[in-house]
Amino acid sequence: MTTDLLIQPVFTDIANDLRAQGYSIVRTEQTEGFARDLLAQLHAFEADEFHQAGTGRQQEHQLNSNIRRDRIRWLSRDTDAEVRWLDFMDDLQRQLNRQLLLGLFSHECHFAHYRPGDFYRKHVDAFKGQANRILTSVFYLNDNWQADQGGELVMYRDDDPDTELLRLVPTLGTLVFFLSEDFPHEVLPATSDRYSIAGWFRLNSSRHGRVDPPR
Ligand SMILES: O=C(O)CCC(=O)C(=O)O
Ligand SMILES: [Fe+2]
Repeated sequence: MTTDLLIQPVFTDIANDLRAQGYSIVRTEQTEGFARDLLAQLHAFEADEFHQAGTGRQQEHQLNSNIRRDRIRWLSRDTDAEVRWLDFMDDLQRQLNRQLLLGLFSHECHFAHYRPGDFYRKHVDAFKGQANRILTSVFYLNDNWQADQGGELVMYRDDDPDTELLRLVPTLGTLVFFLSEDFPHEVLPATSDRYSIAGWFRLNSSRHGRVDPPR
């Protein structure tokens, strides 16, 4: 069921945060419910349906285990939990376009599994000028996560990439958004399995008959 007719207060909060500071962190009963369903779905997939993540897109796609170690599976509309999440993000996309005129065209996202010790070194999700990834979302699926388990997302300041801006514990139902070009970030190793969904809202950069698909 689409939530389009119902403008959710959380969408307005996210838009206001993005306008004011370029990032937003939210957690509500609703996002917790989504996270529980998505975690159950993730556990229902077979382990071999996840594959080693790479860096770069399409042809440039390389496995680089010095940079990132997570294993991923792209979301599809194959299960109810995924459909509900993708519909929610579509509704958010419409709302952000209305409120912030971002011109977001599509959203793609993947489950990610970081095993104990896995990490993702400091990086940005899009490079200025060539970016069609505009807005990053990360949604955490870890029930009862304790601060001493590690696995924090560390975000660095957009105006000073060497200075830490914040550390986010990957607790179930926590949802973070940030402008993809602006904020360097990294995933610290954890002592337990760490589950999340990382996603990107993109512009439509298909031009002159050349189709530029996601991923
Ligand atoms: O899982 C996270 O906290 C961030 C993941 C990330 O930076 C990415 O997949 O690009
Ligand atoms: Fe990232």
